[in-house]
Amino acid sequence: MLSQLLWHPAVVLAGLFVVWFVVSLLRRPRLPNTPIVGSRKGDWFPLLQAQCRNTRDFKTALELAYAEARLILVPVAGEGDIFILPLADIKFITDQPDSVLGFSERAFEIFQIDYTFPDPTIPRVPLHETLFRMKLTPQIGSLVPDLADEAAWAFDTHWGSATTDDGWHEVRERGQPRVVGLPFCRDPEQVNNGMAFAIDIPLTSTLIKLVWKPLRPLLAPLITIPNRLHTRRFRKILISEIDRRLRDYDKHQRDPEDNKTLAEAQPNDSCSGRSRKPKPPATLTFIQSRVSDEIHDEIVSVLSAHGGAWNKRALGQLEKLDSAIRESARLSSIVPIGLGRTVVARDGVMTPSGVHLSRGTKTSVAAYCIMRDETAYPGAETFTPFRFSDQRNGNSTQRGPKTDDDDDDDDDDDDQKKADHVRRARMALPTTNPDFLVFGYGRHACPGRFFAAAELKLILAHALLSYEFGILPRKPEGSWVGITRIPPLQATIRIRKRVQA
Ligand code: HEM
Repeated sequence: MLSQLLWHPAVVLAGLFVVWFVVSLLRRPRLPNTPIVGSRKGDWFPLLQAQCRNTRDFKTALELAYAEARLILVPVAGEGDIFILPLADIKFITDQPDSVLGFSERAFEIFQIDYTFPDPTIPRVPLHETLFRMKLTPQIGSLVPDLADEAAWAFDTHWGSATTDDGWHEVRERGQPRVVGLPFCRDPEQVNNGMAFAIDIPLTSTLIKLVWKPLRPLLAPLITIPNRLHTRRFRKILISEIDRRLRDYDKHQRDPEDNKTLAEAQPNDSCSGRSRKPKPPATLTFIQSRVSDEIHDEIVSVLSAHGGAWNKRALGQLEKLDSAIRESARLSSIVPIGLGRTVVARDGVMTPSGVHLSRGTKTSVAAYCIMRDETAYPGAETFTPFRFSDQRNGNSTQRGPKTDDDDDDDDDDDDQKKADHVRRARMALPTTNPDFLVFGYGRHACPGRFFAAAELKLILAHALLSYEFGILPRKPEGSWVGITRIPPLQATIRIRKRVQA
């Protein structure tokens, strides 16, 4: 009788629940005694109630955390207990080795990679990171003509009749993955599958994080059905091309004189490790409210100085465009917290303010607030497109102004030149610093940022050269969902074909 009762499904489930509860309590990082954003005096369950409040209004939670200027706990549904470190501790975070503050451990948690990636072993081996750093970035120069070509094609295709007649048109921004080279990058099925997978990851990882942990292994495979479908379809199209290239490559190995075969087997794209048709992540928000003749004139003058064709040097000279994109990213970055890490050191780690964080603790910084701090960015809430180009050229009273030392001594001239060079580089779009966290900072700063910067400039240069943008009465607002800022996806922009002077 007793054994029958013990094996009753309800008793077994209850037993499993107790075991899970005890194990998770034991495994949960011990929380240091820090203030909790969102908890109120008299709360019965401070962490839980704070979690509900912070999830409903994460922007306010983050602002409160930042204002404290010290280590503070911000519990959020789905994300757990996040410790926000103050701006002053950024160097401490980036100085820690991966064996103390783990980058990939946190990335796996944020994107639930074990479930959302059909093959999680791929992101576990950090090959892609080396590939972007060592292969992609040094080749940006040779990719520029193809990227420019692809940007033009993408606009002509997706903005349809706006590219042929002279009237005003309402269009939606679009981003299209261009990763596999021609003709695949223009295959609508390939493009749709690639885009769908990029959306699957944040969407399904958010859903999975809302599922009670012990049930995840059961429910995640159902939630991620779209991920697997899109990858399978993408892979099917790609495999045939890879097979063909491998065959051609083998043929060339057997007959090294046959250079034509090699060129065909190794076109300039990512299948060959030489990316050709990459993703143009369109972000056109700033030009819809600020159609800038100044940027247009800069583009025209730089392009004509380079004989009408884009190259890496020409892109480097688009200082105003570069500045406007950097400023737009500063204000509109979709990731409000940055430098996400997990404490992985067995004995935990001691923060500069003397708080001990035990193994498993999640840390971040309030990137949204840092990039809106008046100390670094006077008039921080206002979109100031030439904020960074003015600083580059010493026309600004902001941080990093040009020195007025006009000494004509040779050494001083050299020093001045070096200082000028450093100051200019510090203001360029892909440059990271503790005040500009769009691409992260330190050893894990985004290795794709130089490529992304070149691509964005080519896209926007083409857009501004080819179209006029109607001014909207006000900037379309995005929204906050938990810790993510969602851009105004349904917003449209008014465009008309530019009449060439
Ligand atoms: C506007 C576009 C992009 C933005 C805003 C962006 C932003 C970021 C951020 C914030 C991080 C984390 C850095 C940290 O925590 O310190 C990151 C990491 C990373 N990004 Fe990007 N990224 C962009 C484009 C790209 C592109 C085009 C690629 C590849 C071609 C890429 C590849 C990576 C990789 C591999 C990492 C992980 C680096 C590591 O493991 O150390 N990103 N990115």
